Amino acid sequence: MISFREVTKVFGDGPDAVRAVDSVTLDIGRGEIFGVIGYSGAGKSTLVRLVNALERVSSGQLLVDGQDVTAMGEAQLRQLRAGIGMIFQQFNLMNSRTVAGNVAYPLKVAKWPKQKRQERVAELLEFVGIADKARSYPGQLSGGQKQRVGIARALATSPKILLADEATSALDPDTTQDVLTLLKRVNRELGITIVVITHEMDVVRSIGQRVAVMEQGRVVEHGRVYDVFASPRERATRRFVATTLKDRPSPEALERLRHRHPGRMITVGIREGGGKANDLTAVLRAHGVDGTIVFGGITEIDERPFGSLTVELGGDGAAIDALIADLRGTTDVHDLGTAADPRDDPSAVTGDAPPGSAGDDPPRGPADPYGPAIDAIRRHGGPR
Ligand SMILES: Nc1ncnc2c1ncn2[C@@H]1O[C@H](COP(=O)(O)OP(=O)(O)OP(=O)(O)O)[C@@H](O)[C@H]1O
Repeated sequence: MISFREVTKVFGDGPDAVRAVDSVTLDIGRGEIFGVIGYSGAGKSTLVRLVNALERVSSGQLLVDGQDVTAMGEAQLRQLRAGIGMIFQQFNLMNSRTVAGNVAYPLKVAKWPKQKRQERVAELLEFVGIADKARSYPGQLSGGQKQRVGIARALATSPKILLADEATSALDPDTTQDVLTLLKRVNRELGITIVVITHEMDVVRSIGQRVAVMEQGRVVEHGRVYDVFASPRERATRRFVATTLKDRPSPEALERLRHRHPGRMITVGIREGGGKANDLTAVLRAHGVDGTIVFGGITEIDERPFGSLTVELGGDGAAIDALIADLRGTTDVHDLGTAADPRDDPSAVTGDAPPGSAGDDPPRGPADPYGPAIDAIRRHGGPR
């Protein structure tokens, strides 16, 4: 449905030029929900604004529904935009119009006759679950209700694509889930391709089928959400994953755990098809090793199990080694050592990354493997 081919967008020129989108090549399939995640300034908004030509591509090629946007004139662009709905973080509703008036507005612009307009508005408000608010004004609505109006308005002219730019960032967690559930219905029941921009991995986890991670204008990693969670390649991605799952102890939490649990600790990944790890009790029993779960979390991503458990092991050293070797045959296992002989989890991350810091950090030494990340967070204060 959307195809970026080496797309670059530069703002300004000379030494002040900003490459907001830098050589992006990406395909977004028809009928999918695609997440674009990145910290503030990564270029996410610019990337989606290229899709409905609110910004024009500087170089490269952009195809939307098979049509070359880069070659379109004004008349064609107007037609393109009519087929693409957009919702925003701040809802962008007209406060002087009622809910019905807001939803009817794009239909009025498209010169629909009054009777048809009223029917369509009633149908849309019913679909988004706020039929009873038709005569209310935006000022009388909660954030979640306002975003439902935004969604109804975006759907009014039956677009093929819906662009959601931080659409849940101003909402509390429960309302966020309600709006994401509604977006899933929009996708499933109306077959609309949805591009969700966010700086929250939780949003991607809840909604996305595929995700692209952006950093400094570039797509640094993309793939199925489950795969990106299961084996994030880039440091920025690992940080995003860590912020949502919180299943692995941070270095500080690990320090506290070691005081409470001085024995050998391991962190075991729980994955779909993770074999023995998914029946940890049986493996422990088979090796004659005791296990106490001291940290962890298992959730579902894309309806598949995902997470990890940190376990303190007790028993014979050789039996413990054999158990670890056995588990390593089917999943990833991090040996955290004991309180007396500690080993760090090389893939653990602390907190969130500032924009542009991934990859810039010096190699992590054994003494303070998380130092650079912590310094960077202190310097920049993490995401907005
Ligand atoms: N109209 C513009 N003129 C000049 N620079 C711009 C313009 N729009 C965006 N930029 C710059 O392009 C870069 C990417 O911005 P963009 O808004 O796309 O990032 P983002 O990932 O969406 O961040 P945020 O979530 O904060 O909006 C930033 O450095 C920004 O300052």
